[in-house]
Amino acid sequence: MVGLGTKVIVAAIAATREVHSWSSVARRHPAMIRSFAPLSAGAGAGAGDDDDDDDELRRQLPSMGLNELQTQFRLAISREDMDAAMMYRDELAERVSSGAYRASDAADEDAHSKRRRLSWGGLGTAPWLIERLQALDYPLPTTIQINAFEAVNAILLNDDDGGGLTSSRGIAGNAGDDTLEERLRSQLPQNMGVVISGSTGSGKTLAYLVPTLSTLSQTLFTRQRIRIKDEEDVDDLMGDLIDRVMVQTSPSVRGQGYDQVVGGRRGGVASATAALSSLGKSGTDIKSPVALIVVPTRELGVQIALLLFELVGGNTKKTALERSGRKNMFRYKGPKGVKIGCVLDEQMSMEGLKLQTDIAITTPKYLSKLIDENDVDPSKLRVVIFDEADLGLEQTSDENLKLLFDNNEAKRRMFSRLSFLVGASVTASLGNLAVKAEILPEGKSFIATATRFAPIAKEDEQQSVADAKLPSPEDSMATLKDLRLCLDPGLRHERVLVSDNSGLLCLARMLRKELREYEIANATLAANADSRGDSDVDDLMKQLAVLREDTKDLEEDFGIDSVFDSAKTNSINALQRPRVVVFFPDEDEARDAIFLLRDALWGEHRLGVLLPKTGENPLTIMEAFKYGDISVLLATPNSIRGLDFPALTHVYTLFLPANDPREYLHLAGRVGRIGQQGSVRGQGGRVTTILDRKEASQFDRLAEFLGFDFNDVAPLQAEVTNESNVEDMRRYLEDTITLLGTADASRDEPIINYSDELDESEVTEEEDDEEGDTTL
Ligand SMILES: Nc1ncnc2c1ncn2[C@@H]1O[C@H](COP(=O)(O)OP(=O)(O)OP(=O)(O)O)[C@@H](O)[C@H]1O
Repeated sequence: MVGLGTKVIVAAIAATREVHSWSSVARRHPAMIRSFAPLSAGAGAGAGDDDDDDDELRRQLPSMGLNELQTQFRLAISREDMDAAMMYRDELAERVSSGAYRASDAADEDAHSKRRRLSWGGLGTAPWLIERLQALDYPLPTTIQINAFEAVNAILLNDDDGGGLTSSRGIAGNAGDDTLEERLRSQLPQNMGVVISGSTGSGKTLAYLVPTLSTLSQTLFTRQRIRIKDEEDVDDLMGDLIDRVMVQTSPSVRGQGYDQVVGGRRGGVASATAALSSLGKSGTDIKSPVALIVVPTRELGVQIALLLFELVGGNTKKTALERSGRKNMFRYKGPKGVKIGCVLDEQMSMEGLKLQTDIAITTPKYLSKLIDENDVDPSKLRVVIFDEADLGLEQTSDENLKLLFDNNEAKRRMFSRLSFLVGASVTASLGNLAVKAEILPEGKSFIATATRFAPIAKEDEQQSVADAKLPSPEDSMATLKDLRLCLDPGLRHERVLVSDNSGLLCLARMLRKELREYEIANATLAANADSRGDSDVDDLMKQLAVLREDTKDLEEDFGIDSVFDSAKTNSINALQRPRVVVFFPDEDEARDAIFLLRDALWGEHRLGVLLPKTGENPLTIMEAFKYGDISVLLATPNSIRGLDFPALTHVYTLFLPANDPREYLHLAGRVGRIGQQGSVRGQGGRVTTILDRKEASQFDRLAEFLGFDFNDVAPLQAEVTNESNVEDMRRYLEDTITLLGTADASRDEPIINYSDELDESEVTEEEDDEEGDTTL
């Protein structure tokens, strides 16, 4: 165990993306290095075992999707496994940003500026937000977050000298110490657009929220300062989570506002005048929101509101313990009293947006009402985001889009407007938007994916770019035709063909087997731990304490304390109980299955339903599932777009999503997400489709269209044998009687519409085959 400390520090440095090399740390901390022996092979394992593990991992790496790689990288850091962390890092470095846009003089870009772009700070994130992200355990940006931020930076560094984006001065690293907002201030008012296109679960939400908050940072401080005059007694009230978001406030502004306004920059004092940026030319008008997020469903809106709420200092944790430490609101240095307003259902719509909302979240359905009633003034919006943009834009009328985006003489905006169109299934159809010139203006728009970012070619250049069969790693331009349906290649797809409506029975057996396997594995793990004793853990904790003391200055230099914290809190070796979502074609079928499945699972899995019209409020169910009170969730695909369930291990579907292949992509995309530990290493998240035999060919077609491989898995046979006891027999008979033939036999075979718009050239597994030289 002596080598563990060394592992910790090296892994921590890996996390800071080689800000300093290992040898330079050794030079600076000779005493510390001496106090730890070289890396050991780990408890109870010989060096040979380690080598085998490494070889096995090396073999698996190429088959892993980007999401899984990033999850495993973070896990390796937190379990102090330096060797694995380095391997994941190198593999990521090969894949990320390989085709990144390079400004014309970027050849001179030095190694230092290349590295800068790989941390929140180097990208230009507002300093208070960097601290907050670390406190919330997002210490490093994911690849799509890097590229989205880079895209915004590249637009802001555009000279606008007629030479277009390719003549810009460089990427973030060349921009000196300017904050994003300062760069914006130095520009004339302009429209800018970024399309963020990446697989489900790749971190697209923060990919737009972080640049948005960084861009609006000083504006939010200014609004806070003005608000202090008519102080509102708002606080970080505990109580019902959802209610709190609707009450829409981050911590109280009382007594802290002015300090926050003038202390807006790390290492310096931003002047009060500076706070009135061109982007933040809100004057004294703090009535209208400055940012608007449009989402297709209420549930997604709430999820985003909760994340935003945390980013601006709010707490969504239930117990005082969870709320303590770095997440504590008193350690939060960002703008206080930021108001997030949601209008996501009839009730909220009747109440309208609360006065002085800063950031509004709504669905297309309530957009025109918000604008008509002056709750949202489009001319005051500096940032507009469409999350799940393909669906959101389909649901928004041209008229409303025009209201939102038109920048005509009468109401010309005095400040820059940044628009984000985000999703795993945004496609070239964006080109048909009536307001494309405002959302994605020529020469000021980028596409950002998990592996690259590039300016969108101007209309007259599009054909030649397309003819050149781009993208390739060297690309400097992109077109909307490059947009793909992004299915994460790390997912493991399975098909189970059943007959005679035995789908539910098959599902119950698979769920029970999964639970049994988990229990056996867990018992084995516990037995092994017992035989070893827990001295390993004690040792680790002692060494971490010593190491932490020794490396205080490193922490300050590199901001690595989050790595230590997660090392302490993450019990990586604990096995995770299976947690699954089961998809049904519609609410009726899901409702019919509730009681049957509940009985069939013998009370061993707790069941919940996320159905708009059935049972408890979907928001309450979502919360219960997130906190692990429920382990099987029944849902329909239309309610699930964009929802993020931590620790999900498996998705089942009892039908083929009819009409639209995008539905399968989103349904499958609930697993294999960054941060989910449920996937088996090298095999990604698991998606099992249980289908009637006669639908087999439909599935073949879908797999071909979306470009994924799958395994056929035989349905499980009865779990009873001659040796089974009477109780098992009884259960078997009960199952067979109750679960057989319950599905709707009259259900039509699905007819999937592979429309022209979604032709096969638009489908891709994440562009993870590109090469590059970026160090992560
Ligand atoms: N920088 C980060 N570090 C660690 N985890 C992250 C980071 N960014 C995002 N995540 C985690 O990754 C998961 C997926 O993020 P998110 O929900 O934003 O994905 P998405 O790309 O929007 O997916 P979808 O297309 O399904 O909406 C979340 O659980 C989130 O907490």
